[in-house]
Amino acid sequence: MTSTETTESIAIAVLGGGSFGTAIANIVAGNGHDTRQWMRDPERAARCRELRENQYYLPGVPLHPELQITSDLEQAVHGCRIVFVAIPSKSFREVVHSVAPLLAAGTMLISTTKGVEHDNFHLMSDILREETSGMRVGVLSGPNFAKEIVEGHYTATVIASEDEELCSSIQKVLHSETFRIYSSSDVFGVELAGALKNIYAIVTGMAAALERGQNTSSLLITRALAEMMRFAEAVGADPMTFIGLAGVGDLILTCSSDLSRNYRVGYLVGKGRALEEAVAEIGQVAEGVNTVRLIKHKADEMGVYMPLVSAIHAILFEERPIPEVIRDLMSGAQTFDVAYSVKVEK
Ligand SMILES: NC(=O)C1=CN([C@@H]2O[C@H](COP(=O)(O)OP(=O)(O)OC[C@H]3O[C@@H](n4cnc5c(N)ncnc54)[C@H](O)[C@@H]3O)[C@@H](O)[C@H]2O)C=CC1
Ligand SMILES: O=C(CO)COP(=O)(O)O
Repeated sequence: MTSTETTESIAIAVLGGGSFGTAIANIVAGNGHDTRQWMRDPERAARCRELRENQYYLPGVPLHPELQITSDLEQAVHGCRIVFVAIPSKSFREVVHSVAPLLAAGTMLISTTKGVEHDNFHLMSDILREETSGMRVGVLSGPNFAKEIVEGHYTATVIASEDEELCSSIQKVLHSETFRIYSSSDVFGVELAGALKNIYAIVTGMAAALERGQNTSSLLITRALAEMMRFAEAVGADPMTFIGLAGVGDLILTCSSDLSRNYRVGYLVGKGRALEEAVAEIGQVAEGVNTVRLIKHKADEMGVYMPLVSAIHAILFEERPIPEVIRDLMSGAQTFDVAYSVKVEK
């Protein structure tokens, strides 16, 4: 991957040895930056260094020759001005807590994680702010399958931060002939959109397993967007962010492809597998499973009407039979089409 602009080479760390961490690290290294990818397992790190391939998470994709891979956290972040954090939400706080004392003041910390923390409804940027001090914080989110990024498919994403200079730095280090980076100042909206869309990927994956047609997909994706915007408005995010790349862009992508792990979870459950079996079979993070629980709880608490969230929650966690849940959904109150306001559909 070649950068389309000349930038000075800077030291950048990517925390996370999974598919997205590897994709980001490869792009940044390809743009000529001194890039260190940190993965916690020393054996896996050694194997990636030897083979120049992350065989488990991105098989068949050559790692950039200059990409350094280490399991030593201090070595990874030493002298870095930018640190991307690509760690699943379940372990995000633990990793940020460990790295915090190793960071220089003013380091740009960028979350790429599309999830919500267990129990307390914190998003990843909240955790970055809580676990560190004196850092600059941003989030990266958009329609971005790791596999397609590394294969060089034309892709766009969003860097969100109130810090304009941070956005511009991240645009420079990631931009390439095939990767465009848009900016936003709505951190909450961009981050919330990335977390919410995973829920609906489970729903559409399940619809695919039940051999539902394109009409059904379109129905689900469109009403999912209405639900996401309604929830956004209720919790104080800007619903307009949801019609951008990080919202409807990522929703369409993840709800339309079995490259999505969340979609595959829904597909396997739709084919009759138990949820735990489906998650284990995929073997990579499917953030939507946890996010469904948290959003259902929050929506109930706040009185936000989210019929698709309630339906998928009933199937995954309340042992309600799928046909019964679908029947309830289809016979629910028929309301306005173009409306996301809480007041209209409640
Ligand atoms: N894979 C994709 O296409 C995209 C993923 N994302 C987001 O990126 C985040 C990370 O996802 P992936 O890289 O895809 O996940 P993954 O499942 O491919 O890899 C997760 C990585 O995190 C590591 N990990 C887990 N717990 C850890 C801990 N306690 N300490 C250190 N490392 C730990 C695992 O060993 C693994 O290397 C997720 O929130 C996902 O939603 C965002 C955009 C695209
Ligand atoms: O967020 C993604 C693409 O933008 C990846 O989706 P999954 O986590 O469902 O694979």
